[in-house]
Amino acid sequence: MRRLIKNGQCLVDGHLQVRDILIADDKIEKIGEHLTANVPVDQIIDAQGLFVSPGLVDLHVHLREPGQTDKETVRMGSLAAAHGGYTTIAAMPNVIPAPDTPERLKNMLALNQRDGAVHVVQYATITTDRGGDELVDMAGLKAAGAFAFSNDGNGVQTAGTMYQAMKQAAKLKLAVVAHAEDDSLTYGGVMHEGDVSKRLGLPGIPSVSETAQVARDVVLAAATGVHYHVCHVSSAATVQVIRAAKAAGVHVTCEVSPHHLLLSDEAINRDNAMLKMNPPLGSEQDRQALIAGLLDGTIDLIATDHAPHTDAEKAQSMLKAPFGITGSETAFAMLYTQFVKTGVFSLAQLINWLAVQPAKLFGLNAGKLAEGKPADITLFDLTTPYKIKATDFLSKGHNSPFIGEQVVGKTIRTVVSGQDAYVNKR
Ligand SMILES: NC(=O)N[C@@H](CC(=O)O)C(=O)O
Ligand SMILES: [Zn+2]
Repeated sequence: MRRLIKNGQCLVDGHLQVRDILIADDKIEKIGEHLTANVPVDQIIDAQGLFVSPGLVDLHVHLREPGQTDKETVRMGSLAAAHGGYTTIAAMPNVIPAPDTPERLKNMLALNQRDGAVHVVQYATITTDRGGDELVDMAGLKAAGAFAFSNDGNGVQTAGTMYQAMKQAAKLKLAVVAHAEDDSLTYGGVMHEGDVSKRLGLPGIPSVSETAQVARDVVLAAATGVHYHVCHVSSAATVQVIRAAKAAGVHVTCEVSPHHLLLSDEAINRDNAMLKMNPPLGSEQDRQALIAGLLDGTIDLIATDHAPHTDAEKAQSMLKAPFGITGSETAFAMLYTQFVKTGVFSLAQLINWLAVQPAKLFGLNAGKLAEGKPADITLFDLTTPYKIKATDFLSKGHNSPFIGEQVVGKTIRTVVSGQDAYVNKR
């Protein structure tokens, strides 16, 4: 099967230039100007006026299967990713049962393979059932196909457990991917502790709950030599700890989520669970530090933390609703509109953080448009405005604070291994 994507705008040395891309089966065969295939093509895709991007790579999604299919499924979560322009996603292990044994992991890999509309790689847990201090069989899980180790949803509470996990993971050359949260510093809070939480009378989460654990972990990472990756960094102080650790030569990388870049706690003007996530939205000063951290290279990449929940759960008060918002279907358009259109980021920087870096830092064969590479390609319309609507989401979750936003950056087509995973029917 040969397909030719004609006249699209590709990033070449950081600038948009017209290129044609010839796909043969699941690979990119050729990229060039005015390509005319010397063998017949099965389909010509007109990409005139569209941005042709490497398929985006999301290192942090929650697919909820097995165990919570009322919130999301592998099928719908991966279709949502395709709708957002993602062609590779990494699924977090806070499912029921958690992938904490090689057998459970293998079952999940089979499910991801069967139902995934995009490439789905799978995190295994660090400890049994993502809690306590009993380490999983890391070697067995690596052999079974684990992408990396994470207890996401919870921090690893004991330094000794994290230290042993890092030693093992370093030997196996797999990353430890940390949700950093010290439970003794969260005080049952539901939003960032600061002026806004005080004004609203809602219990606050001090941001030291994140920073203290990252500070502990960079010391352990230095001692073990592991690749330590910090999930959803949310505070200025955490950025500073990571900046210092990088300067000291520690193998630490980190991600920031779109919502922490786009919103601060000042957006919370009432009890609204659509703005409840973990870690919580920080202060405006935190938000500015996250943007600066990306721009100076302290923060390596952007990952959505797509965390679907049911409408009923998120209709509750912030005191009761679960933490988490969806992100796969809004990330590119929101970030493009808020940061690239306004000149804060260049398009090349945004694609670097959404595709190139996540693939590169985790050794995925993705994130790049080049001859011989997998045909994982996304076509975006960067000019036609549209409104984000819950009825357009393919995710089972509608818990997005960005519903109603007027944006540009609509996904027109997402190609995974040469096949359409999403096509906009405009
Ligand atoms: N981020 C969230 O608020 N929630 C995530 C867990 C997580 O990523 O920590 C979830 O699974 O719902
Ligand atoms: Zn998390």
